[in-house]
Amino acid sequence: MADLASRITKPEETPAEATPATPATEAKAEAPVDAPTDQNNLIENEYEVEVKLSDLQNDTESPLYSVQSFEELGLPKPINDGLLAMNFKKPSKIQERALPLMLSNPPRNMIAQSQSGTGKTAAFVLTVLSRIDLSKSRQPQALILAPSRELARQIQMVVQTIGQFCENLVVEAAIPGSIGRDTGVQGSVVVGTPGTVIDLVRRRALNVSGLKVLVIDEADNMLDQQGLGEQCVRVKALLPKDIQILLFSATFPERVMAYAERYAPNANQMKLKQQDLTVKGISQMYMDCPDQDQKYDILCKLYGLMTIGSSVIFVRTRESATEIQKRMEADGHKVSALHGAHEGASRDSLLDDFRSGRSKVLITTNVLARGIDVSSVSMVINYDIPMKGTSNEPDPETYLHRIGRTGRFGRVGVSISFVYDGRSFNALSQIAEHYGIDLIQLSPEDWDYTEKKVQDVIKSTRAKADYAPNATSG
Ligand SMILES: Nc1ncnc2c1ncn2[C@@H]1O[C@H](COP(=O)(O)OP(=O)(O)OP(=O)(O)O)[C@@H](O)[C@H]1O
Repeated sequence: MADLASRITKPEETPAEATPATPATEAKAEAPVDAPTDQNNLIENEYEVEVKLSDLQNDTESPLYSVQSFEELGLPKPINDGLLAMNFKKPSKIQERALPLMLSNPPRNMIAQSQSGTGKTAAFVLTVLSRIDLSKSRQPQALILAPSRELARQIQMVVQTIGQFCENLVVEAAIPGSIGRDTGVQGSVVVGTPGTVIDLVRRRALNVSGLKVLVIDEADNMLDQQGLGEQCVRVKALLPKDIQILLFSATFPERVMAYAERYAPNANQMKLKQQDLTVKGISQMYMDCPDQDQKYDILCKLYGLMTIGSSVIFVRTRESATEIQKRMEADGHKVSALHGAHEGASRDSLLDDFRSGRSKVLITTNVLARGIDVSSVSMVINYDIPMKGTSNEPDPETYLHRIGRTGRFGRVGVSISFVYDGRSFNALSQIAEHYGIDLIQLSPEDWDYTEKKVQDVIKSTRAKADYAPNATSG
C-alpha cells in the first residue's frame, strides 16, 4: 500500500513557486483568483511576471494548446459568431483534435478524454450544432445525457449560448419536472438525465426517430454498471441504430473503457496517459487533522483565516452536508448546502446563487462532483475522502472530478483533503499513488504556514488569462 508520507512535500521543501510544472503557470500575480481579466491589457500589480491564456494555448504541453483558430476548423458562421460572443479565441487541444474527427462523414463514434475544465462541453456542443438541421427546429435531432440535473441545465445553457446566432435553435432540458404532462419535447437539441429521457420516450413525449447524435457526458460514470449504466443501455436501445455516439469524460478507468468501446463501436479515441490526468494549475494539499472531532473546527478556522473566492466543500452524506451547514451558519459563516434530498427547484436556485456569487461556499455531496463549471471556485475541500460506496476502497476518479471544480481552463486553484485516521490517510495515499502526485502537507498546528501556503500558491501560480465570461452562469 502506498504511504502518503512518500507522496507529501514537506513544508520547508516547498517553495511557493514549486507546484506548477509548466512555465505558463509560474507567473506571480496579486489579483484575486476570480477577478476579471483582460486579454489585451496585462493586469497591473506589484509582480512583474504575467501569463495570459494565449501563452497557455501556445504551450505544447498544455491541454489548452492548439495550432489552429476556430475559423480554420471550418465551422458554420453563426456558430463562429457564438464562439466570438463568448470570447473563445482559440480552441483547446480536445476541441481542435476531436472536432474534425467528430464532424467527418460518414459520422463515426468518438470516445474522448481530456482533463477537467479543458472545454469538452464546447467540443461536443459544436458537433451537435453543426449536425442539426435548423429548418426542423421542433424535431429532436441531438440528445445529450448527463448524470445530474445541474449538469444537464448547465449544458443546455452552453448550447444556447454558443448557438445564440443559430436561427430557430430550440434547446430543451429533459430533467425531472421540465416537460409538462401534455407538451412533448419540442427542441432540436435535448439535454437530459437518462431516467427522465426513458420516461419521456415511453410516454411518447419525446420522438427519437430523427435523432442523429447521442452525446454522453461524464461517460465513465454514466456507463458504469454500478451506477447509471443500465439506464444508458436502455436509452440506446430506444434510439435509431445508426446514431452517432460521442462519449466524453476526464476519466475512463479501464473497467469502463472496455464497456465504452462496446457501447460506441468503432469509435475514434482520444485518451490521456495516467500521468497527464491531473490539472497542473490545481495545487493539491492535505490537512492532517488529529481526529475526526477536530475536523469541523479546523474547517471553520480555515474559513476564518482565508479570504478565498468561491469554494466547494465535498462531504460523503447528505446528513453531514446539512449538519456542517447548520454548524457553520451558527458560527456566523454564510454557506449553502446542495444535495439530492432537496427538490429540483430549490437545487436550481441554490446553484444559481453560487454561480452568481450570492453565496460563496457550497457544501455538497458527489452529486456535484462532476462537470459543474463555476470559474470563480478557487478552493475545493475534500472534507471526506471519496470512497467507492461504503467500502474501504478509495475512489480516485471522484477525487479528480471533485478537485477539478477549481482550476478551470487555465485558472489556478487549491484543493485540501482532510485526513484524520489510518483509513482516510491510506485512502488519500492510494489516490496520490494512483496519479503519481505529490501532496503538500498542511498542519492545524501551524496556521501561519497554512494561510501563507494557500495564499502564496494562489498568487504565485495564478495564470493571467483572457478568460471568456462564464457562459454558464445564471
Ligand atoms: N476555447 C475556449 N476558450 C476559452 N474558454 C473556453 C474555451 N473552451 C471552453 N472554455 C471555458 O472553459 C471552461 C471549462 O469548460 P468545460 O466546462 O467544457 O470543461 P470540461 O472539460 O467539460 O470539464 P469537466 O471535465 O470538469 O466537465 C468553461 O467555463 C468554458 O466556457
